[in-house]
Amino acid sequence: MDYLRVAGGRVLRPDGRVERADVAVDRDEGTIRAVGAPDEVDDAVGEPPGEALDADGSLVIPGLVNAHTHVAMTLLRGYADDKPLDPWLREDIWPAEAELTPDDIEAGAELGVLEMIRSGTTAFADMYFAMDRVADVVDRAGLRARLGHGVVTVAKEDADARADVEESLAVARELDGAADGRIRTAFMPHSLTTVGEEYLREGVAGAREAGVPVHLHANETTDEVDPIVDERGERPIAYAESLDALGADDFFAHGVHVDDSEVDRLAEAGTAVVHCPASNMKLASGMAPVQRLREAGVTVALGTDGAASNNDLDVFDEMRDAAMLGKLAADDAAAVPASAVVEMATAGGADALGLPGGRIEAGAAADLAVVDLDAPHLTPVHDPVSHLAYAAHGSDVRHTVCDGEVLMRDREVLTLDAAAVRERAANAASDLVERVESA
Ligand SMILES: N[C@@H](CCSC[C@H]1O[C@@H](n2cnc3c(=O)[nH]cnc32)[C@H](O)[C@@H]1O)C(=O)O
Ligand SMILES: [Zn+2]
Repeated sequence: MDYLRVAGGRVLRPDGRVERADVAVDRDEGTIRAVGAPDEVDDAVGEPPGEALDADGSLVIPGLVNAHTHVAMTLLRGYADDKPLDPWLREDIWPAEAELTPDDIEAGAELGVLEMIRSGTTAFADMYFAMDRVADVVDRAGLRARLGHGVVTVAKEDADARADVEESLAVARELDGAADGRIRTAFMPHSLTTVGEEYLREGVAGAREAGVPVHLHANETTDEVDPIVDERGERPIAYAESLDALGADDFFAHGVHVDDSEVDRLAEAGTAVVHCPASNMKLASGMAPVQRLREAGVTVALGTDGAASNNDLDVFDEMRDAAMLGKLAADDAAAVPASAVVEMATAGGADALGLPGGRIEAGAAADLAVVDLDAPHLTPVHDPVSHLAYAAHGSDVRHTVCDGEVLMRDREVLTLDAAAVRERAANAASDLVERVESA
């Protein structure tokens, strides 16, 4: 067996305990072979490692999961801020996206993936376009992803709208299982208001036929909920259910304005919610009832959303924001504790996306991050889980491993040329803005 040993650290186990342990990773299988005291791991493996990662003074955690983003939007980071969702999309973001080329999307995806590997994220869900380019980046960079082509049909001719739905289904069929199975796909209509009913019906039926889940933005703002209630006399989650889009493998971004009946419906259906606290605060969309969703038994994951509404892809920030906002929303300092946000960013994310990972235990996918605790802002260590939620940053990650491969070692990303990626993305972004201004 070709094996990698993560040695000398403290390990966050699935039950939330943190224990001094080594981790043996089977690189051929991409799975965790053994977790335990060094001599236990020696006994379990019976041979010396091919490679070791030093985790001394560090915390070994499951690779973080960014369960909702638009990764190539890194090119629009800081391009348009301080506006609510609808005018932000219509006045700034969509006109800029109209000028994006596949090469731009590849450059933006490389930048976003670089940022995610550096901050300990090993899996993400992406809704965008030119997804073959995003898949190529994921393949080269070594992480896992659930990818889908985002469909918008408002203001489109019928033929164009149909073609957009078809494109999303074709992408879902063709890319599923790519990158040695690290890439899975979904049908991704943008939202229940930006895609017309007949296109939603057609697309969801196609998704069921293809056996891929549905991912969309749901109940993000009141501006999005109200027209559905006015026109249909039912709440968005009931509408989604009537479209057959409320399945156990489906996952919805945001879920900010969900009422009690919708929370119950989500829980019964097993549809996961991806909470995006930074985006919800920045666009002033509202406060998701995260405590209530979790109490009802809904799988809750965390997402950064795109870098234009965050403005970074650091899931550590998202954990902190989720805990803070969750307390404010529940008017209860005990709501959404550190352990909850850590679970949401790891196992919750993997479960929502239906991807392996999220747990450090024998047999699980070898997706992990090693967080350096040797820093002033992480001293003293009363409770490492508290630090993950409240004090650590993505830049505290030393090593990142996905599917048994080391993607970053001692803060150096091995699968991408960081300087070249940054330069390419910066150039693509400035050329893009020039095109938008002269369009
Ligand atoms: N095929 C579509 C692309 C949709 S991709 C998904 C879209 O979601 C947009 N987006 C980013 N963040 C958010 C958000 O928070 N809520 C809703 N949409 C968002 C993003 O800018 C992108 O246009 C088209 O041709 O326009
Ligand atoms: Zn989004």
